[in-house]
Parts: sequence; C-alpha cells; structure tokens
Amino acid sequence: MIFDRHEIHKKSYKMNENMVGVSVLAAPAPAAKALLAKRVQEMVLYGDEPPALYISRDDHDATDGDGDGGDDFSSPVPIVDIGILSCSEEPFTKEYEEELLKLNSALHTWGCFQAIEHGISSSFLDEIRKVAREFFEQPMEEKNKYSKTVAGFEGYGANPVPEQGQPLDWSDRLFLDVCPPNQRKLQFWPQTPTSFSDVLSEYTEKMKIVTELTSKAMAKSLNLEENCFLKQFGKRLIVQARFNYYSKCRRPDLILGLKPHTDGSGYAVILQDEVGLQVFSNEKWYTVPKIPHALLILLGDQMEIMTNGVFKSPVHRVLSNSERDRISIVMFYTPEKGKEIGPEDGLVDEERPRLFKKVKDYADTHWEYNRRGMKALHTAHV
Ligand SMILES: O=C(O)CCC(=O)C(=O)O
Ligand SMILES: [Fe+2]
Repeated sequence: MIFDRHEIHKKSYKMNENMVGVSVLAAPAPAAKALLAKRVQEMVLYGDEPPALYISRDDHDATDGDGDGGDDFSSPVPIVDIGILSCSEEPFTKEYEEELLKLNSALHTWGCFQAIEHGISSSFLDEIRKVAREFFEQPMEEKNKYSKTVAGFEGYGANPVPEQGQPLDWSDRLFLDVCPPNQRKLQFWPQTPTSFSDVLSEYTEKMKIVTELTSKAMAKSLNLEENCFLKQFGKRLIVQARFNYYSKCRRPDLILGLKPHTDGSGYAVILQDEVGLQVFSNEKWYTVPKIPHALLILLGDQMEIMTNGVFKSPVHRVLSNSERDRISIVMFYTPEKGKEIGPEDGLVDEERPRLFKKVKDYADTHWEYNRRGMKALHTAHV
C-alpha cells in the first residue's frame, strides 16, 4: 500500500455476497449516517452481520512486518526507558546519552516508541483501564446519557461521519476535552462508574509529568533548548481523552477497528490492553506489542511540523479481532487554540531547508482531510 497523493485509505474490495451478509447486500446499503446512530457494540450484541460500509481492508500490497499480525514481541517498535531520561543533570551519564539517542532514532524512524519506567504505577494504570471497561460494559441506555450527536465530536458514539465512499470503523469511543479545565463539558463525563471523573483527572495530572519529561527529552535529543516544544504548545495546550472500545468482529480480514490515519495532534499517549494497533513503516504494517504497563508515545502531524520533518508522524491503524475485544485510552496533546506553530529555527539550515510554514489550528484542517481518508500535512508545506 503506498500512501501517494496524500491519500491514506483506499477501498478496493468489491462487496459481494461472500464478504458480508446477503441480507445487508440485498437491501440498499443504509447511509453511513444512519449506521453511525447505532453503536458497534449494539450490533455485536444483537448478532448483526457487519454492514457493507464497514468493509475497509485493502492489504494486497502491504505485508505484515512481523509476519503473523499478532503478538510478536520481536516487533521492532522501539522501547525507551524514560526513567533514565528523567535524570538530566549535566554532565550526562553514558546511559542517559544512549537513551537520548534511542529516543531520537525511534522518533526519526518510527514516529513512536513504547515508554517504560515512566513513573505511573501499574496499579493506577490498571485502575483507569478498569473504569474504562466498566463504562463500556454498562447497558446502552446508561452510556447513551453521554451520547454525542452523529455530527459532533465530544461524547460517546462513533467517529465523525466520513465522506461518502469512506468506510466506517469497527469501534465506539468516548471523547472528552480535558484541558484547559474550563473547557470541560461535564455533561459528557460519565457519572458511572462513580470514580470515572476523578480517575481521569488524576491520570491527566500524572501524564503531565510524563509528557513534560518527554517533550524536554525530545528537544534535547535534537540539540534544541529543552523547553522549545513546551513553548510552542503554550500554557493553554489542549488535552483530549479518547476511550476506544473495539468490539469483537466476525470479519477481521475485511474490517478495521480504525482506518489508517495520522494524528492531527502534537502527539498522543496510548495505553492499550490488547494488541491491535499497527504502525506503517517501510511499506509494512507492524503490530505494536503488548508490554503490560508501557505507554506508547506516538507523534502527530504537528510534531512533524515543529521538527521540520526530522521526526515523523506515522500512519497507523487498528485491526479488529474475532476473539477479543480491546480497549485503548488515548490522551492527545495539541498546541493551544489560535497559536501559531512552525519548524524550530535550530532545525532549519542549508542542508535541511524549511519544509513547513507556520500554521495555527492545524487540527481543524486535519479533520477536514481525515473525513476524506487523506493526510493533511501537505497543506503545511512551504
Ligand atoms: O486504539 C489505539 O491503539 C489507537 C487509537 C488511535 O490511533 C486514535 O484514537 O487516533
Ligand atoms: Fe491515531
């Protein structure tokens, strides 16, 4: 699969009776909007056949990097010990220098890494997973109290309606604005499980330490002033939490939990409970292995812009699975609203001319293109 002309998703499967239930195909395909009013979890509960609009896999020309598409601990997605990077007193130890180099190489080559020794306790990570699972396992009528509109963004529901011709994702999600705190729309914050809001607020606080440390380490690994990215994100940076629930799926060969995309944020921190996330690198899909309490840090387009293309915003997707459901908790970090961001001056020189112009509110542009299955990064090129 080659993501040429900014297109990141191609749907080339022909729909035929072997692929989805005849009953669905015999009737005119319901419009995406109507389908999205119903949760994937509900369809599974009622034993519905996956409707044709969910068919999205197109893997004929991309191989699985780790061979089996499953739990493969030899997958080369790098692991970085960010505990080592937290001791940044000069003179740097050899260990520190080596880990910094690893971080730089991971973000240059992969645009992501698995962070270990991040300082958040395993028991707390289990706790946030538990409240997430408890939320999704409630009856529909309870979850529907927090429903988003089909066209809206925040709340419980499906991903925004894609443009016609784009397939749908086999997942449900709860999306919440978390920071700045005065932007929280509490009507979407679940009251059950009762500890949900407190756990999410605590996770946000703990994550602040991890992300500040990572942001400084990223800058240092590029020989930049350590606060440069924190300054670009601004004091009122946007933090959004997305709880993804991937129901079991009868046709993982045809249907994806989440279509290939890049993130429009600065970066995301992902906590997964099962494998399923794949990153596209060197024309192959690599499954991100399950390391029980690791956090996957994955760059979005805005970090690619700020690093003048030195670090990459990777195309990624989520597979569906016929045997297990999957939950992921994603925290997105995006520069504050209305703030201009652009390549760091220290990363622009004769050898590496400026690739990107200054942009603001890039995430809005990202979503416009995402709905059409396209990347938006070219809109920021000089
Ligand atoms: O579920 C995951 O692991 C990744 C989710 C993701 O890519 C997203 O929410 O943008
Ligand atoms: Fe993503």
